[in-house]
Amino acid sequence: MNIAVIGAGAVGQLTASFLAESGVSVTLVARRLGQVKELNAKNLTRVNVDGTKTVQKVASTTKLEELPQQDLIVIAVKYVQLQELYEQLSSLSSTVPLLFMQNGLAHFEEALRLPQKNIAFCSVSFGAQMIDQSTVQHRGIGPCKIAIERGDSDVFNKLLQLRNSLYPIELVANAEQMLFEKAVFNCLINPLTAILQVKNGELVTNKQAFLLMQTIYQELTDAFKGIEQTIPFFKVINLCEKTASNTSSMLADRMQGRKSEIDTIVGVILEKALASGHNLPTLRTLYHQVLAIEESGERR
Ligand SMILES: NC(=O)C1=CN([C@@H]2O[C@H](COP(=O)(O)OP(=O)(O)OC[C@H]3O[C@@H](n4cnc5c(N)ncnc54)[C@H](OP(=O)(O)O)[C@@H]3O)[C@@H](O)[C@H]2O)C=CC1
Ligand SMILES: CC(C)(CO)C(=O)C(=O)O
Repeated sequence: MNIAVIGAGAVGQLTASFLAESGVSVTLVARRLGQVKELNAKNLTRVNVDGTKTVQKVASTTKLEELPQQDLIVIAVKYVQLQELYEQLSSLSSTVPLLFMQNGLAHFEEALRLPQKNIAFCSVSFGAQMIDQSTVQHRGIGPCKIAIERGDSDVFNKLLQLRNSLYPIELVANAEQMLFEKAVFNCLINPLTAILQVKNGELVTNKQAFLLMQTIYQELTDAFKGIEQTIPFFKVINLCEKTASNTSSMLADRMQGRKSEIDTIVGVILEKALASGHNLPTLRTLYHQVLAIEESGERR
């Protein structure tokens, strides 16, 4: 099977590494020639959760359009970076299946405007952090849930067969619901970690951070009736603990002075809550704090 992974960042490298380990012929599509050279020269190293290292040979290129037809294209760039990719994706064959790996909800409708017949979304609950251009650290094992929104399930069933206990893959039924539920987890973890500049685990061990997380949970469960059934608070604690040493993707954005995914994660959830008259004051405050940090241009 040939799979191209667009975006050689934390999630792209981790996914590429596990796919290559399962025998898939993987091409990582990066946008910087320097990174492609480094990946080709050094191969791709994964630092596992137990500290061991796994090195995989993957191909790397900047030229997506020059690749032969792939069995699957995985899109592992951030939401903000998707905007400049859509045009390129729309010029690819309409028969190539696409799998979107972004957190948040805003890309759902956008991706479905693409001409491809087979489109799926993914929600991942592992931790991943880039160490350098060709090394990724796996910081917490968690499921990779895939929901097919359009087209058939052939290629995704093949992915299920590749399952590795360190990178468990499962198929779920409803893409929008899956993305919504993941966005709720991210609302509880990402803005707090980014503002406080703490790793995920500290949201549980720091009493004040924990209190804030509980307050936001209360706001979310008041606004979205019944979500405490699918997302009981202990699952939020579990996710923080499993990814305790991870720098959340939003904190990673802050550390690198990049625009975060605050709008596609928190912004969309705030809008949905407001539609039923819920203002979520604590979460809204965090939303504006993250935007204020970005506007201040720190570290740029
Ligand atoms: N990291 C984590 O633990 C988790 C992340 N996620 C989600 O996964 C998604 C990806 O996040 P993450 O991997 O952390 O982000 P990263 O910033 O680490 O990776 C994104 C990568 O995409 C590359 N890129 C951007 N535009 C293009 C393009 N046009 N062509 C090729 N490559 C491109 C970037 O390159 P460059 O370096 O040149 O900018 C970067 O290497 C996000 O939606 C995030 O919220 C979900 C769960 C966990
Ligand atoms: C799973 C988690 C919380 C891992 O940090 C994540 O989704 C992120 O960082 O965006």
